[in-house]
Amino acid sequence: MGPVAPRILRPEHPTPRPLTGLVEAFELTVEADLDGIEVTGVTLDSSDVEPGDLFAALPGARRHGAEFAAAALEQGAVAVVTDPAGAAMLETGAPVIVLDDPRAALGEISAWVYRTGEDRPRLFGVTGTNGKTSTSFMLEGLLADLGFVTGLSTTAERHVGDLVVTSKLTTPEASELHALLARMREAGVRAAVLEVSAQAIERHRIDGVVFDVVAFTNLSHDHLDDYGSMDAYFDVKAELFTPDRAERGVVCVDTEWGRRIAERSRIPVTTVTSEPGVDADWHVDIWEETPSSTSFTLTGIDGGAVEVQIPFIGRHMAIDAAIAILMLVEDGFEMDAIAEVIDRGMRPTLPGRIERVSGEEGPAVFLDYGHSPDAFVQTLEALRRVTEGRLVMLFGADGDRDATKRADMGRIAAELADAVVVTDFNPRTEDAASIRAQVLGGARAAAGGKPVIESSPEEAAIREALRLAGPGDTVLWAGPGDADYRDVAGVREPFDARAEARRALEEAGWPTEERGERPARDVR
Ligand SMILES: CC(=O)N[C@H]1[C@@H](OP(=O)(O)OP(=O)(O)OC[C@H]2O[C@@H](n3ccc(=O)[nH]c3=O)[C@H](O)[C@@H]2O)O[C@H](CO)[C@@H](O)[C@@H]1O[C@H](C)C(=O)N[C@@H](C)C(=O)N[C@H](CCC(=O)O)C(=O)O
Ligand SMILES: Nc1ncnc2c1ncn2[C@@H]1O[C@H](COP(=O)(O)OP(=O)(O)OP(=O)(O)O)[C@@H](O)[C@H]1O
Repeated sequence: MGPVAPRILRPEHPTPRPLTGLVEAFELTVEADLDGIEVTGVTLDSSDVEPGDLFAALPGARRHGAEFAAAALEQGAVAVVTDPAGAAMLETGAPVIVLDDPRAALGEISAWVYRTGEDRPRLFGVTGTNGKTSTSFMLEGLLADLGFVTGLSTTAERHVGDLVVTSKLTTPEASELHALLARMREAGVRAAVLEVSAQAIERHRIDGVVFDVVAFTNLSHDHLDDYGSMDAYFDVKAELFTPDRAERGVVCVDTEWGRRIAERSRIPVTTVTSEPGVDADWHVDIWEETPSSTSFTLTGIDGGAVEVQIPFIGRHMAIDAAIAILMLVEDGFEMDAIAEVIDRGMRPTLPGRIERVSGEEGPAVFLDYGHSPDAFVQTLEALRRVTEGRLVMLFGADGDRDATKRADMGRIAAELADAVVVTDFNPRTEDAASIRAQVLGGARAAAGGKPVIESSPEEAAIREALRLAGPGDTVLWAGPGDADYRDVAGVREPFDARAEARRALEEAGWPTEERGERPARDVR
């Protein structure tokens, strides 16, 4: 099997634009003859160059993109945009546009090249530490049920109508985002939902886009390696709620962070909560939780109400669904029209988020993408409420990512589950055993007499977890979700945790639940 390579979607029939037009539009100075040069695309990655591209040679943490400019030109790039340091590294006869901060201009330039300011789909953006993918999939599902050809950009997948590809980053780089929007326009997409990470806001990935409606799910401990403090992390997220970024917003005020977003927002926002004592425009009241669904009423202060059943477990999933519904309301949809499609049954695909892989007999086994302390709390509490027997938690902490959350993840697992198996999860360039030791430290300190077992690799760990579980028990494997790879020593190798869990279940003599393929979609 070869390496795992996510695909980048671009327009299939781009309209060439003269480079002179770009230079005029942005009042740039270029010392080269630009006559006859036409641009059809933009990329910042030399492995993604197509003939006619403008290659953005950007400074990075590891390399300078200018190191790859010669290769990009050889593959057909027609010009380079870079910073002064990059320009000093270049020896080329091709036109070079020099900007002090080319990353900050990339969104606008890409929007110009791909003409994404014109005739674009309705745009919905979802931010927050957890729940972005879940909310985005549920919103896309509702939009499709309302009759729209939809687009989606998440950590898991990008969709253009029926075409589905896997993603590399949660939010694509600006050049890729505008190419995706142009592809959506070609495909007749009328509404698109995009996950917006903090890194995307800060690193100019969503520049050149103004969302019709944005939403904030929550903020909890994650990414402190990038931001240093929760306040700094919050400040980046809050920027999405400004007129340059969006028209209107929906904010979940279950947490203090949400209340602060609502207060600080410079665009009109509507608020929603699942906490009974909290003031908000909309309330979520859960009235039934089963091993396969959650039912709730969403009630507005003006008296409007809708009853909703989602095919997912947990209060967190109910809040994600409520946010998706309210994003439609904020965009002007009538609640009656939304209620009608909800009544027909919400059946969004949601890969790897609290996804059951086991059958009716034997232990229930769920795969979940959660990889932060709050995600663990939400998922374990939800599963506890629908589990008669014991709850076994299998997980690892990812390498080259916020190490300060590892012991906490161990502690939460030991406190909320009955048995814990600590394994590996994308160690990347770190030593896997030392990551496990940090997680085990937190788990063992909180475990009391509960079993805490170390098991590596993941293939052995899921079998270990199943040995601890029987009928009536639940095994939660948190971390990999729907990912089709694992990153070991900086190399992505194919790994499908859902398939591995099914194999382990079958070996143990238990039936599994195959999710139906999605025949209507072109999955690549
Ligand atoms: C911190 C960060 O976001 N880094 C991203 C950034 O890296 P960088 O700017 O430091 O780039 P670099 O590797 O030094 O290379 C410099 C330049 O040379 C180019 N290059 C490099 C090699 C080559 O062969 N050819 C080439 O053209 C690169 O495209 C880049 O423009 O640009 C790269 C190219 O797009 C990204 O792959 C890389 O994401 C890294 C892998 C990453 O893991 N980012 C994470 C932190 C991230 O963004 N996560 C959020 C989601 C978080 C969440 O909510 O969970 C996301 O939106 O995905
Ligand atoms: N509203 C929520 N509050 C807290 N945790 C949640 C919420 N929704 C989902 N989660 C948990 O977070 C995990 C990740 O969910 P999801 O993929 O939807 O979030 P995300 O924000 O897209 O994550 P990432 O940024 O890492 O892609 C879920 O598997 C679940 O464990």
